Amino acid sequence: MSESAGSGDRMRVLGIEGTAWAASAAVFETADPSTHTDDEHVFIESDAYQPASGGIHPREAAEHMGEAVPQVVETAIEHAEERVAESSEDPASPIDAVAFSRGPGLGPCLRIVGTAARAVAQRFDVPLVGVNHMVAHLEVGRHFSGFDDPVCLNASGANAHILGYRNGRYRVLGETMDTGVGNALDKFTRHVGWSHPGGPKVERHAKEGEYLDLPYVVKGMDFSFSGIMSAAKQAVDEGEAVEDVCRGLEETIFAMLTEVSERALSLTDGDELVLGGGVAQNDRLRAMLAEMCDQRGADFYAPPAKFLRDNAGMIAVLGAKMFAAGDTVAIEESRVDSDYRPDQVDVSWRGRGAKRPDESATVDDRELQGAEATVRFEGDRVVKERKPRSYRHPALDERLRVERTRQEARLTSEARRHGVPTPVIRDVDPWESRIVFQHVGENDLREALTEATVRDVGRHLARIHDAGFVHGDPTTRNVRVGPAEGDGAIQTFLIDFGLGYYTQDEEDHAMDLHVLAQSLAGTTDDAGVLRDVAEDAYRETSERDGAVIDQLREIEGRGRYQ
Ligand SMILES: C[C@@H](O)[C@H](NC(=O)OP(=O)(O)OC[C@H]1O[C@@H](n2cnc3c(N)ncnc32)[C@H](O)[C@@H]1O)C(=O)O
Ligand SMILES: Nc1ncnc2c1ncn2[C@@H]1O[C@H](COP(=O)(O)OP(=O)(O)OP(=O)(O)O)[C@@H](O)[C@H]1O
Ligand SMILES: [Fe+2]
Repeated sequence: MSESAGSGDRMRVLGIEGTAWAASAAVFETADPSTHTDDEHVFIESDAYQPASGGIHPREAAEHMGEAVPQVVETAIEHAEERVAESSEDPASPIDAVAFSRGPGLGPCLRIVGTAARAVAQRFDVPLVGVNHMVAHLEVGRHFSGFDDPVCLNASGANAHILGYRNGRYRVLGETMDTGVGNALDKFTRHVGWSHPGGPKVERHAKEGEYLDLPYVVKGMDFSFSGIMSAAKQAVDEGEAVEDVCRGLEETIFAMLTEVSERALSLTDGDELVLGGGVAQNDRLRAMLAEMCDQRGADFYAPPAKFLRDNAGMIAVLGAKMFAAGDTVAIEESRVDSDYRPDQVDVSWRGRGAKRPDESATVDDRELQGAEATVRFEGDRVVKERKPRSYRHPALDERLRVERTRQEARLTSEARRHGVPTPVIRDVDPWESRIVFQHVGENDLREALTEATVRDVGRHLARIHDAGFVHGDPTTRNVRVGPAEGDGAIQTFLIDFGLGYYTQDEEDHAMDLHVLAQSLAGTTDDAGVLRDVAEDAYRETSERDGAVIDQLREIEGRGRYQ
């Protein structure tokens, strides 16, 4: 077995993909897998499964993989052999390692990929590398962009999530609460009677359509598609033009993804965004993200289409990085994992991650750019304005800004009536999306994280939940900490109720606690202890603690959230 990473100067890694619909093999050849260079070389051979009717049938997909994977693999190996023949090298093997998609994906398809990969590794006596397909969707963008530490949005068929990297792991900052984004579009097009895949058809028809209002659901940095999908189907059934529904779907769903990306950039103080996944082939999605990044002074990168949809090129690129880091897997331990989550991967090929300056995107001392709004400090007053977001359709933009401003003013005052410290509201103008608040606290919670302050937050959330509403976005930046007027005792204030709403549903209440926990995990390494403190305080205060905490465990147990 080859000892060092690569024979001669250049390393050649074979990649194999086949998680669902794309039987694909690739060769990635490079002198240095850690950075993108002009003389690296990628060859991809793919054979797509196209269902005769309906969506992807797992058994048919596996039959396709059984035939197509060996063929694309042979083509890629021949290509590697030609590359060797054209060079002056004389390696023992045309490839130095075999990287394969280990998951997530359809079990029967993954098993075929795993079997093929093991066979090739044994045939050439080279190491095997087990790659997480979702991380590959994002690492390929990081590779080509040269970004050091981007926030990563994955918009693929079966998934939708926003990831950030910290301390050796990709962390899930936010994700879909139900289906993947491509699957949502595909289900809609199936309802309309169009063939799979539906995403490209939605894009084509949207170009002919007028914007139509549809439900928009963002909770913290999580989002949901079930409401909008039912509404879209119903709209078509009730006679709305399908082009208009497609346009409404694109404008609404992609605005949701863009908003959570902006929130993630803001929360992590990031200034780079990469996009991956099959839905990223959509021009409107890329344009919205590019515009949002441009406006906040962040850099945006999406790879070319052949690296966005499922392909083995991305598996080979990440496989090469892992191989160079010595991150290989023994054949007997190389079983596939259909639920392999991106946050389970021990990242061997990156350092600790950038240590970010712990400050917000400050325009100047007296103005601050939040995730959603611009906040101006004027003496003891704070003027918060939701400025138009030009990436959004103007009708959707106005609706969101007016609704959230009204709701924020209302819930901020209502929380105070229930004994939760919040800033006093001095003035509201929904049509200008402007609220003037009393200035409260000295720091955001993220700079004042102690057991005492986190305990307060647990109590405050219990109080507002008992009063019948949720905060909607209780992150460490939406809590202020500082001495109270009068006795000067430290108080914690909840601010930014713009995503709050009235609900008695335990799931919604539990989501507040979940958003808090996720935000703690994104802010500090001691998140576990602090989360427990918040939960205990919640339990002591709440009238319905049992049901809510049970629901929280249920949410966490769904596996996506760890
Ligand atoms: C686990 C793995 O098997 C899965 N792969 C996957 O979903 O294939 P991917 O190639 O990343 O994405 C396919 C999806 O991408 C959508 N799609 C393709 N072109 C599109 C377009 N122009 N606009 C919107 N959606 C598009 C398709 O409708 C389909 O739902 C995943 O990454 O989640
Ligand atoms: N009343 C206030 N008193 C003191 N500081 C405030 C007040 N309101 C807002 N801030 C500061 O401004 C920042 C941004 O405000 P806010 O969270 O309301 O805006 P946003 O754009 O909705 O931000 P995000 O969506 O990132 O939470 C807060 O994190 C806080 O530091
Ligand atoms: Fe994919």
